[in-house]
Amino acid sequence: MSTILELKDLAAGYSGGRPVVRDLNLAVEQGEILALLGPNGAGKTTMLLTASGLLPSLSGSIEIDGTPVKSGNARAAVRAGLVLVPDDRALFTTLTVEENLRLSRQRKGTTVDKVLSYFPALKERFKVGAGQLSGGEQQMLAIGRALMQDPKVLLIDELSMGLAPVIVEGLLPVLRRVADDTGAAILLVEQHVMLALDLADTAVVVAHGQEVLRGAASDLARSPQRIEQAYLGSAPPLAVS
Ligand SMILES: Nc1ncnc2c1ncn2[C@@H]1O[C@H](COP(=O)(O)OP(=O)(O)OP(=O)(O)O)[C@@H](O)[C@H]1O
Repeated sequence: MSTILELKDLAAGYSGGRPVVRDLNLAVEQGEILALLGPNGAGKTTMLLTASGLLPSLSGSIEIDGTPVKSGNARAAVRAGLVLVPDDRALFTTLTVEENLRLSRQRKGTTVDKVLSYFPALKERFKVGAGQLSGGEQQMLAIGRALMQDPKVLLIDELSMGLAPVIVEGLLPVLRRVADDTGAAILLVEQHVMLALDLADTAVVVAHGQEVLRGAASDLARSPQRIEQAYLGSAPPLAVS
């Protein structure tokens, strides 16, 4: 397995303010799903924006599939194979499902049919405007649009935002199929901790912009009290293996 996304000593924040992410080191392998967890305001979205070049880093480095990517250069990140699904899903709400999918750049082989095989529910909604879809269908479409770009790295911010847990439970296994089929490295920010741990290979908890806990997701799922402590910022910054 090779490392597809590597963040080294990353510090990030907003102009004029103090860093909101500090000393962050993350490596995500081909086909790996890493859950990035942490309380509100911990810096998870800031980290995704920085990794995807939408926000310049304050220091540290970003590598995508071995290629160093200049901080703050979203085009370079996309060229290197990184695709972000933002928490607002960024759909063209006046266009149909089909148009949303076809408008997404297609570089090597992901076809609309392949996307529909991951999300068969979109077949029946193919000619419907994205703005008329349910929240779950919109999330399927947002992920589908990302897949049309053949991502090497897929960053997903708050997949479950506004969705009932039962819908989230249906969506998460698709990410495992995508990681297995395509080898994409997936970095998932998710508030449903146990659902995320159930899916992910590895999990990292951040609090106050710094890593406070890291381990195999299956191990952390058996230690909910450690997760709880980490959310409160009181866990020692030790790896759990
Ligand atoms: N555009 C911005 N300008 C200045 N500060 C910001 C901006 N966006 C976020 N922040 C601050 O950065 C910190 C981290 O926010 P961030 O959204 O990255 O956290 P998060 O872990 O994703 O939280 P949530 O789960 O609530 O989305 C917070 O203190 C927040 O107020």
